[in-house]
Amino acid sequence: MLIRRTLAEIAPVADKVTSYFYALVFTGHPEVREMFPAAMDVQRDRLLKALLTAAEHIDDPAVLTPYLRRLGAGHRKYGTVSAHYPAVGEALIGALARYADLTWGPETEAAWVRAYTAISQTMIDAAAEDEARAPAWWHAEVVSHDLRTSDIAVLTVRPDQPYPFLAGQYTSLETPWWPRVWRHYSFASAPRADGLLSFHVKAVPAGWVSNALVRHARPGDVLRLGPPAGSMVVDHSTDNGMLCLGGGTGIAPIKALIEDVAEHGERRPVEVFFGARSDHDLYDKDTLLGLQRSHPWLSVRPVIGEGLAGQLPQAVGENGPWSSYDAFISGPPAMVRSGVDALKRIGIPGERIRFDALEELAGVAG
Ligand SMILES: NC(=O)C1=CN([C@@H]2O[C@H](COP(=O)(O)OP(=O)(O)OC[C@H]3O[C@@H](n4cnc5c(N)ncnc54)[C@H](O)[C@@H]3O)[C@@H](O)[C@H]2O)C=CC1
Repeated sequence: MLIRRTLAEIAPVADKVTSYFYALVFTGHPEVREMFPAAMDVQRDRLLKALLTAAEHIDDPAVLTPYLRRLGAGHRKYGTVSAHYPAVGEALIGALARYADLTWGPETEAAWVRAYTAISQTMIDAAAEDEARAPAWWHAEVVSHDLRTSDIAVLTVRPDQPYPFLAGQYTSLETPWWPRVWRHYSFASAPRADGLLSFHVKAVPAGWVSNALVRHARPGDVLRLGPPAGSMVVDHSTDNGMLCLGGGTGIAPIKALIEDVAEHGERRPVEVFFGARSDHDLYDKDTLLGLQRSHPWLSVRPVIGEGLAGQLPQAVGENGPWSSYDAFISGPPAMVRSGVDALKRIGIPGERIRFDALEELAGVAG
């Protein structure tokens, strides 16, 4: 209750709270500054946002604990150690005390100290457990770079040690050109016998990491990868049909899901809708149509135009019925949001629709 009151009070001045929070962290502990990227644009919102998200769910351990455990393990790649947590806690309390002056008092402060102690302990414990079974990060050498359109590249990398993951998951990735700037990319293939990993990357305006990967990366360059994350994976305990929507490079994890089903020798129907703004953007159409030729249970339908989700009720409605299907959706965040609504409207229950929890991505792996 006290926590919620503080959160409501600071919401309108979140920007100021964020600036002050980082100022406190960096002036109190200058050595921590070098763990953050030189330019703080995206990162700027992440740490505080993740903490506030966690505080908001402090009474809901079923949601909070898995979130914090992923957050704690995901922080190992930044070089975070348990000694850093008190510094962040002091800055959090300092920033809240300054900007939540209406609700702040000894009781509110005590509630925040309790919440932060619980949050940080869960993260520290998860990081320690993760340390026993996985490296903090993997180095991965680029082994091929295939420019499919003027702005989309397919990159294949070789990790320096085995990288276990599930088809449909994503990783966080750092390039040598933007140190400490991490971005998420889905694996474009199911795990392979040769251990190689591939990603589909589109150079978007102001997308520093994506531009570097498309325009500068060459075989021999070495990237860093964080741990795998994401729950958009195939449930092999059922043989439900799968309805998959992939928008733009969001088709990458869908391709991984198809390979996963094929490798399991399953004969469940897999129906893929591949959305793109124009024919030119259907950069992976040939691969998908090739898969369709080899697998009678697979059907791939390109949907061209603005608003894949807008056209879906019609495109999907002409086929179906879908009530016995599991759905998978991946692509631009706005497409995922409207796609989920469209899928619910055609009768697929929310619990059978899988997608990456976009709001949480900022905190999951950084
Ligand atoms: N696991 C995931 O969810 C993954 C997500 N992505 C994301 O996918 C995006 C791909 O970008 P691009 O290839 O440039 O896609 P894009 O902007 O070319 O759009 C792809 C498709 O989504 C539709 N679309 C776009 N905005 C929409 C909206 N507001 N409402 C409904 N439909 C919409 C387009 O009509 C098109 O069919 C990136 O944001 C990337 O981060 C990429 C890989 C995996």
